[in-house]
Amino acid sequence: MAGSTIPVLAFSVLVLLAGYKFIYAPLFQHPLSHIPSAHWSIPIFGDVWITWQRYKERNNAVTFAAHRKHGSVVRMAANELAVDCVDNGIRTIYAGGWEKHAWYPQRFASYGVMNMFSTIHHLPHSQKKRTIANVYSKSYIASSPQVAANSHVLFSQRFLPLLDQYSKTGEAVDVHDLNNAMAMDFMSAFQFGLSSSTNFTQDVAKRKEIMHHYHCRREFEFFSAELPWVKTLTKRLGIPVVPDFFDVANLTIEDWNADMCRSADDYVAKQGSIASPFPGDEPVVYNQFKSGMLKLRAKDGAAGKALSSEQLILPTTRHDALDKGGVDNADDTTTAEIYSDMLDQLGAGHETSAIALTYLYWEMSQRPELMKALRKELLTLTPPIQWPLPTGFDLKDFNLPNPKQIDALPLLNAIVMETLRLHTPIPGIEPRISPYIAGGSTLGEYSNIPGGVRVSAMPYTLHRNEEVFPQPNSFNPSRWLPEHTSEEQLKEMNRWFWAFGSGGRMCIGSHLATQEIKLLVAAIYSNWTTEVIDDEGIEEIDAYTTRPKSNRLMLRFAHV
Ligand code: HEM
Repeated sequence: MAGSTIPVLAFSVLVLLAGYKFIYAPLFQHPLSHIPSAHWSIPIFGDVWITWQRYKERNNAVTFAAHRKHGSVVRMAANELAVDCVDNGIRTIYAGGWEKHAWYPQRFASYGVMNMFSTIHHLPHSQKKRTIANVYSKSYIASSPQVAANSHVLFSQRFLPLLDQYSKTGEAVDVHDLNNAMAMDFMSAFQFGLSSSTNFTQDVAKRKEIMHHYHCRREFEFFSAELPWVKTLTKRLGIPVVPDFFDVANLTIEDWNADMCRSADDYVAKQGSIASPFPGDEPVVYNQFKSGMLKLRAKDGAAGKALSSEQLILPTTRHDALDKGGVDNADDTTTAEIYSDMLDQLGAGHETSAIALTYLYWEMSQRPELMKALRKELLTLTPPIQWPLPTGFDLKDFNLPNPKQIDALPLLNAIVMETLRLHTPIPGIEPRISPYIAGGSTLGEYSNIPGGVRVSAMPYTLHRNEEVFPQPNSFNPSRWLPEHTSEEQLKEMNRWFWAFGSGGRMCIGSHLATQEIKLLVAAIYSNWTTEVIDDEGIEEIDAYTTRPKSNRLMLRFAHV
């Protein structure tokens, strides 16, 4: 009898222990168990539910629904929270300098190293950011002779003649493709100088080639960001979940960007011998970052170097001797880091602006009265942006208005703000890690949040708060105008507006993007109206960076 009791007893104890460890403790003793879960399975099954949602590209929708059901702080996985408030929310996390999650380097590193955007830790990030921040400041960009010279060439020789040609033929144009091209030309000209930059507006074959590589990676980025070990393991086992073309695309894009960096180096090397250099050829960003990094490293070889305390799997590896002078080697990653930052800024800088422009044109095209009102405002610019040039005018007589003047136009500003609110190019999660501090942190109404928790806020949810933005799903630029909205309410709207993030990791390119977007919109609606020809698939994909599902929008331009 005793012989059969002992195993039964042992089994019962095991069951009780397992029940305690796998059910009771996760349900009642986990440090996040006091926070409502987005799904019943989270306390017991941890990350399974949200990982599946992310794989199926439903993250933004399920997080939004969870906030509506449970409030401003919701548990999304075993050790992950979503936050949807300003006080005890984005101000604590982002203005408070909580460090980035490994999600960033896993997805956004390149050349086998981390760049400023994907660096996790505060110190190396801020050392790098300080080397370059001044060339992205609002005053620098608005008064930069380089930007002015390039804007002149880009608008008068590429963008406006092409749009004029489209309006004359009356053909339907894929403006999303065109926006990517124009934004890439604008961005790369600022980074590398016009002579070393892209000409995607006119060189359609090169545009298609690079954009193909750029976009074909998208559906597999989930694995790099969320489950990088699955990518590595399945590759080793010979059953890769991420196809080889993903790596080929990464390599192609890295090589293409490296060529522009080298071309900027060549320009600088021969600059002294050019009799009258064109101001637009100055590689402003590349020069500033390279010289800043070399100075930093000369003082301290470890300065600005991303520390990797975690076991990180980066999406790409170093693939050749990047620097012709041989500076880059296994110990000195400086060249790889410079190239990586250039590539990151090229990607961040063109895609986001293009998305914003696409949705702005789409919304405008459905509102003839708004196009008319905007044009009336734009005609007050001195000089107005008139294309084609009036008879008797020569290209050298073409001048764009001062960017400060364009920036001050209230209706244009309201339209851009509303587009960035409703169609935020980066609507998704911006994951950070809670700090290890005595007593834990407080988010929303919950205190004692321990260190090491993955925490994210999302523009998608913040921008849909009905109390701050009544009828949040309507495109209503008037809400940003002082004659429609009280000063107090406008202040509140600006506190919740989060298209560019906030704090030390806030977008470095926000002023460049705003100047570029406003200039393009001003140039277009001064001269043309737009009409939707085909907007099938215009709905935004549910992702970190969004875009139309169809990746296109067909419009027709008509001269006014
Ligand atoms: C409408 C256009 C843009 C939008 C909506 C946008 C949005 C954002 C957001 C939300 C972040 C924070 C992301 C996070 O922490 O996960 C960010 C960061 C960043 N953005 Fe932008 N961006 C835009 C244009 C640009 C441009 C033109 C550049 C060109 C340099 C740029 C470069 C960067 C960089 C380098 C960071 C990382 C900053 C850091 O870690 O300190 N962005 N952007």
